[in-house]
Amino acid sequence: MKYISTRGGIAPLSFRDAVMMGLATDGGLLLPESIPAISRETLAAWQKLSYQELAFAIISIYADDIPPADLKALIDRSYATFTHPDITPVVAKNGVEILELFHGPTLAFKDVALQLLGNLFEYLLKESGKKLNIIGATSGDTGSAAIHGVRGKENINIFILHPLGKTSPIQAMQMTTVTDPNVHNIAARGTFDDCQNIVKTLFNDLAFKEEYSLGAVNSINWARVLAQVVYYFYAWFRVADQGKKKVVFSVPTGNFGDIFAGYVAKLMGLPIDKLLLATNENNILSRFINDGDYSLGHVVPTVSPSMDIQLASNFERYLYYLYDQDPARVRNAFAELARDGRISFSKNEMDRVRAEFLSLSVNQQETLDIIARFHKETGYLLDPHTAVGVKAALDLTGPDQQAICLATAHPAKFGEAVTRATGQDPPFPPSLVGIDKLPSRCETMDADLEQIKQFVKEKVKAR
Ligand SMILES: Cc1ncc(COP(=O)(O)O)c(C=O)c1O
Ligand SMILES: N[C@@H](CCOP(=O)(O)O)C(=O)O
Repeated sequence: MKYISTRGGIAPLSFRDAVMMGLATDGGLLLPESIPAISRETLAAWQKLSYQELAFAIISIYADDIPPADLKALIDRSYATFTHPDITPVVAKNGVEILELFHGPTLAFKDVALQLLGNLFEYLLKESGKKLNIIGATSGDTGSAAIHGVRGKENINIFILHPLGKTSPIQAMQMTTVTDPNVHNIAARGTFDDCQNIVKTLFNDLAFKEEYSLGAVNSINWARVLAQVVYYFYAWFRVADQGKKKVVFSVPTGNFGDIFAGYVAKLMGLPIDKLLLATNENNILSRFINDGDYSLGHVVPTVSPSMDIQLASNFERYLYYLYDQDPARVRNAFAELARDGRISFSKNEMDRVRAEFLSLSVNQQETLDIIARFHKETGYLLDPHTAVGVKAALDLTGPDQQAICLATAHPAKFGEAVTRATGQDPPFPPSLVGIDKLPSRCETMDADLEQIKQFVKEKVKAR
């Protein structure tokens, strides 16, 4: 399998090189040259596999330059840290199926990919003898999952930028209480988009990227998306044969990474009827799907802070397919966005979008109401991000469809919102008990490219 860029400016790469490159050197995002279609027979054979076996079956198609025994060992090690034997179990509540993605070390769906990516980086670096300096941006969950994926690993430093005061208190503590010498947290005075923009600018500074061996843990890294494709298959197998209904997935969306993984599963032939894209009030993607309006606005803080994102980086990957895999059209679209603050779409393009996606923007009161209603009716606690997806599923799913809602975080990460909605504090999983008593380390800075670059240089030189 070879990897190409959405912007068409690089020679095809192996999986290993794609993982290490992160953001493509032409500023685009990496994608496999082709997405293989899975036959009905293979799908039937995959139905009985354990999570780890299924992960191996899917990932080995795309990571064909990693020896199978090594890949299998990496997968087994990565999911041994999960507290549920099914890794991503599915539970039925109130007519929807909840795909619980929060049984990893930091209680969010990011662990599914970042436990694997941390181990993959370590494996590739051991072989090459090189060092890696990871730079990532987080609105709260990627940061802690990435830090927990690489803490204490040889030959890796990690620098994570989060927007100061804009994550939940638990999310911030999950990052800043990891004080291993290779971990560096930066709280930037700004928004998540400012942080993501700084990270992308550093990656696009090719001299700096080369000299400091930068690595990516955000979903700009193809390995992140790939690992997330697995749970769409896994959940579909658990739900699809229960009845004759068509399966839809409802996905709370910020950076478009998780739902893009669902789109890849659909391209591979998994019978997904529709992908429901659920946003909070930061709704550029809902406006796009419902009104064809992809225009930049301003980020507003919400009770689902991990989705307080304006510019979804993985949207570029989807555009590549919408534009029939023509990199020139992707380049034109981003030139239009930079010039006019919007991308315009034809009626034909919007018809194609709506054949795959439905969307709903869910406001904060609606989010809290769904948490309260679910708790009252079933005793089950939703985190506010999951609640956004559940609301979309309840409103958009037809009688001939079965919704699977991605539960992207544990409610304890967002205790304040859950308590506001239900009047009860969510129970604390063991990994969070006493976290507020731990020593912490974090550097506060302006969201200033040069200041952050200088900080990275100093810390790398000091190790
Ligand atoms: C808890 C949670 N839910 C949903 C999302 C949205 O996922 P994505 O950015 O892949 O669209 C995020 C972060 O991005 C998150 O942390
Ligand atoms: N919500 C995310 C934002 C970064 O998204 P990523 O999937 O590109 O890493 C977070 O929790 O940081």
